[in-house]
Amino acid sequence: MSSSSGLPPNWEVRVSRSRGINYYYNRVTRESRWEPPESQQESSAPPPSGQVRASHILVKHRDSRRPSSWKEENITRSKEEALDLIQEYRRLIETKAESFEDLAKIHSDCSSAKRGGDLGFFGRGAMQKPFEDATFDLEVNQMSEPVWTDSGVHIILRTA
Ligand SMILES: Cn1nc(-c2ccccc2)cc1C(=O)N[C@H](Cc1nc2ccccc2[nH]1)C(=O)O
Repeated sequence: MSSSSGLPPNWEVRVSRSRGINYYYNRVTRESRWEPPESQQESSAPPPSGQVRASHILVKHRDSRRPSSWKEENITRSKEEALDLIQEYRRLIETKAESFEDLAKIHSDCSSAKRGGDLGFFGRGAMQKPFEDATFDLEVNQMSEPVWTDSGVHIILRTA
Protein backbone atom coordinates (compact mmCIF):
# COMPACT_ATOMS: atom_id res chain seq x y z
CA MET A 1 0.00 0.00 0.00
CA SER A 2 1.72 3.20 -1.06
CA SER A 3 0.49 6.52 0.26
CA SER A 4 -0.31 9.38 -2.12
CA SER A 5 2.78 11.20 -0.82
CA GLY A 6 4.95 8.27 -1.89
CA LEU A 7 6.23 8.05 1.68
CA PRO A 8 6.30 4.78 3.65
CA PRO A 9 3.14 4.07 5.71
CA ASN A 10 2.39 6.39 8.68
CA TRP A 11 4.82 9.09 7.46
CA GLU A 12 3.65 12.60 6.56
CA VAL A 13 5.27 15.88 5.52
CA ARG A 14 4.95 18.77 7.98
CA VAL A 15 6.26 22.36 7.96
CA SER A 16 8.55 23.45 10.77
CA ARG A 17 7.12 26.66 12.31
CA SER A 18 10.53 27.73 13.58
CA ARG A 19 12.46 27.06 10.37
CA GLY A 20 9.70 27.32 7.77
CA ILE A 21 10.92 24.21 5.99
CA ASN A 22 9.48 20.72 5.53
CA TYR A 23 10.19 17.89 7.91
CA TYR A 24 8.91 14.31 8.06
CA TYR A 25 6.80 12.88 10.93
CA ASN A 26 5.78 9.29 11.67
CA ARG A 27 2.31 9.23 13.29
CA VAL A 28 2.89 5.80 14.90
CA THR A 29 6.44 6.07 16.27
CA ARG A 30 6.28 9.88 16.63
CA GLU A 31 9.73 10.08 15.03
CA SER A 32 10.65 13.35 13.28
CA ARG A 33 13.43 13.83 10.77
CA TRP A 34 14.60 16.53 8.36
CA GLU A 35 15.49 14.00 5.63
CA PRO A 36 12.69 12.12 3.83
CA PRO A 37 12.36 8.49 5.04
CA GLU A 38 13.61 5.81 2.68
CA SER A 39 11.39 5.20 -0.32
CA GLN A 40 8.52 2.73 -0.09
CA GLN A 41 10.58 -0.02 -1.70
CA GLU A 42 13.52 0.25 0.73
CA SER A 43 12.06 0.69 4.21
CA SER A 44 8.79 -1.21 4.24
CA ALA A 45 9.72 -4.17 2.11
CA PRO A 46 7.80 -7.19 3.36
CA PRO A 47 9.72 -9.40 5.83
CA PRO A 48 11.55 -12.45 4.53
CA SER A 49 9.09 -15.34 4.41
CA GLY A 50 8.08 -16.53 7.89
CA GLN A 51 9.94 -13.73 9.64
CA VAL A 52 8.83 -10.68 11.61
CA ARG A 53 10.58 -7.52 12.72
CA ALA A 54 10.24 -6.11 16.21
CA SER A 55 11.61 -3.64 18.70
CA HIS A 56 11.46 -4.10 22.45
CA ILE A 57 12.13 -2.48 25.78
CA LEU A 58 13.57 -4.84 28.40
CA VAL A 59 13.69 -4.22 32.14
CA LYS A 60 15.86 -6.76 33.93
CA HIS A 61 15.65 -7.73 37.61
CA ARG A 62 17.93 -9.40 40.15
CA ASP A 63 16.82 -12.88 39.10
CA SER A 64 17.28 -12.25 35.37
CA ARG A 65 19.39 -14.74 33.39
CA ARG A 66 22.11 -12.00 33.20
CA PRO A 67 21.35 -9.31 35.83
CA SER A 68 23.67 -6.81 34.15
CA SER A 69 23.38 -4.44 31.20
CA TRP A 70 25.03 -1.53 29.35
CA LYS A 71 23.27 0.70 31.92
CA GLU A 72 23.93 -1.08 35.18
CA GLU A 73 26.69 -3.53 36.04
CA ASN A 74 24.72 -5.19 38.84
CA ILE A 75 20.93 -5.03 38.57
CA THR A 76 19.27 -5.46 41.98
CA ARG A 77 15.65 -4.38 41.39
CA SER A 78 12.91 -6.91 42.16
CA LYS A 79 10.53 -8.44 39.60
CA GLU A 80 7.76 -6.24 41.00
CA GLU A 81 9.85 -3.12 40.52
CA ALA A 82 10.72 -4.19 36.96
CA LEU A 83 7.03 -4.67 36.16
CA ASP A 84 6.17 -1.24 37.59
CA LEU A 85 8.78 0.33 35.33
CA ILE A 86 7.71 -1.48 32.16
CA GLN A 87 4.04 -0.60 32.83
CA GLU A 88 5.00 3.07 33.22
CA TYR A 89 6.92 3.00 29.93
CA ARG A 90 3.91 1.37 28.24
CA ARG A 91 1.62 4.12 29.62
CA LEU A 92 3.93 6.87 28.32
CA ILE A 93 3.92 5.28 24.85
CA GLU A 94 0.16 4.61 24.83
CA THR A 95 -0.56 8.25 25.76
CA LYS A 96 2.00 9.41 23.15
CA ALA A 97 3.92 11.29 25.84
CA GLU A 98 7.08 9.48 24.68
CA SER A 99 8.07 7.42 21.65
CA PHE A 100 8.87 3.73 21.88
CA GLU A 101 12.26 4.34 20.28
CA ASP A 102 13.25 7.11 22.70
CA LEU A 103 12.31 5.10 25.81
CA ALA A 104 14.14 2.03 24.46
CA LYS A 105 17.31 4.07 23.89
CA ILE A 106 17.23 5.47 27.44
CA HIS A 107 15.81 2.64 29.54
CA SER A 108 16.10 -0.78 27.85
CA ASP A 109 18.47 -3.23 29.54
CA CYS A 110 19.08 -4.96 26.20
CA SER A 111 22.06 -4.05 24.05
CA SER A 112 19.57 -3.35 21.24
CA ALA A 113 18.83 -0.12 23.13
CA LYS A 114 21.39 1.64 20.97
CA ARG A 115 19.13 0.91 17.99
CA GLY A 116 15.97 2.11 19.68
CA GLY A 117 15.21 -1.48 20.67
CA ASP A 118 15.20 -2.77 17.08
CA LEU A 119 16.03 -6.48 16.94
CA GLY A 120 15.82 -6.70 13.15
CA PHE A 121 14.05 -9.57 11.37
CA PHE A 122 13.79 -12.99 12.99
CA GLY A 123 11.91 -16.23 12.51
CA ARG A 124 10.59 -18.86 14.88
CA GLY A 125 13.29 -20.54 16.95
CA ALA A 126 15.47 -17.43 17.22
CA MET A 127 14.17 -15.87 20.44
CA GLN A 128 13.06 -17.16 23.84
CA LYS A 129 9.66 -18.81 23.32
CA PRO A 130 7.46 -16.38 25.30
CA PHE A 131 8.98 -13.49 23.33
CA GLU A 132 8.59 -15.29 20.00
CA ASP A 133 4.97 -16.25 20.65
CA ALA A 134 4.03 -12.76 21.82
CA THR A 135 5.66 -11.16 18.76
CA PHE A 136 4.03 -13.49 16.25
CA ASP A 137 0.66 -12.84 17.91
CA LEU A 138 0.97 -9.08 17.32
CA GLU A 139 -0.25 -7.17 14.27
CA VAL A 140 2.26 -4.84 12.60
CA ASN A 141 2.55 -1.57 14.61
CA GLN A 142 0.89 -3.22 17.64
CA MET A 143 2.52 -3.10 21.08
CA SER A 144 2.39 -6.04 23.47
CA GLU A 145 1.36 -6.26 27.09
CA PRO A 146 4.31 -6.99 29.43
CA VAL A 147 6.01 -10.27 28.44
CA TRP A 148 8.23 -12.28 30.82
CA THR A 149 11.30 -14.20 29.66
CA ASP A 150 14.38 -15.45 31.53
CA SER A 151 15.95 -12.08 30.65
CA GLY A 152 13.33 -9.97 32.43
CA VAL A 153 10.13 -8.23 31.43
CA HIS A 154 9.61 -6.74 27.95
CA ILE A 155 7.20 -4.68 25.94
CA ILE A 156 7.37 -5.50 22.24
CA LEU A 157 6.46 -3.38 19.21
CA ARG A 158 6.04 -5.41 16.02
CA THR A 159 7.30 -3.27 13.14
CA ALA A 160 7.04 -5.61 10.13
C1 LIG B 1 18.46 -11.18 21.12
N1 LIG B 1 19.30 -9.99 21.19
N2 LIG B 1 19.48 -9.22 20.12
C2 LIG B 1 20.27 -8.18 20.49
C3 LIG B 1 20.66 -7.10 19.60
C4 LIG B 1 20.04 -6.94 18.37
C5 LIG B 1 20.40 -5.90 17.52
C6 LIG B 1 21.39 -4.99 17.88
C7 LIG B 1 22.03 -5.15 19.11
C8 LIG B 1 21.67 -6.20 19.97
C9 LIG B 1 20.58 -8.32 21.84
C10 LIG B 1 19.95 -9.49 22.26
C11 LIG B 1 19.98 -10.07 23.61
O1 LIG B 1 19.78 -11.25 23.80
N3 LIG B 1 20.21 -9.17 24.58
C12 LIG B 1 20.20 -9.58 26.00
C13 LIG B 1 18.84 -9.27 26.62
C14 LIG B 1 17.70 -9.83 25.81
N4 LIG B 1 17.04 -10.95 26.11
C15 LIG B 1 16.07 -11.13 25.17
C16 LIG B 1 15.10 -12.12 24.99
C17 LIG B 1 14.25 -12.04 23.89
C18 LIG B 1 14.37 -11.00 22.98
C19 LIG B 1 15.34 -10.01 23.16
C20 LIG B 1 16.19 -10.09 24.26
N5 LIG B 1 17.22 -9.30 24.69
C21 LIG B 1 21.23 -8.79 26.76
O2 LIG B 1 21.68 -7.75 26.24
O3 LIG B 1 21.53 -9.20 27.92
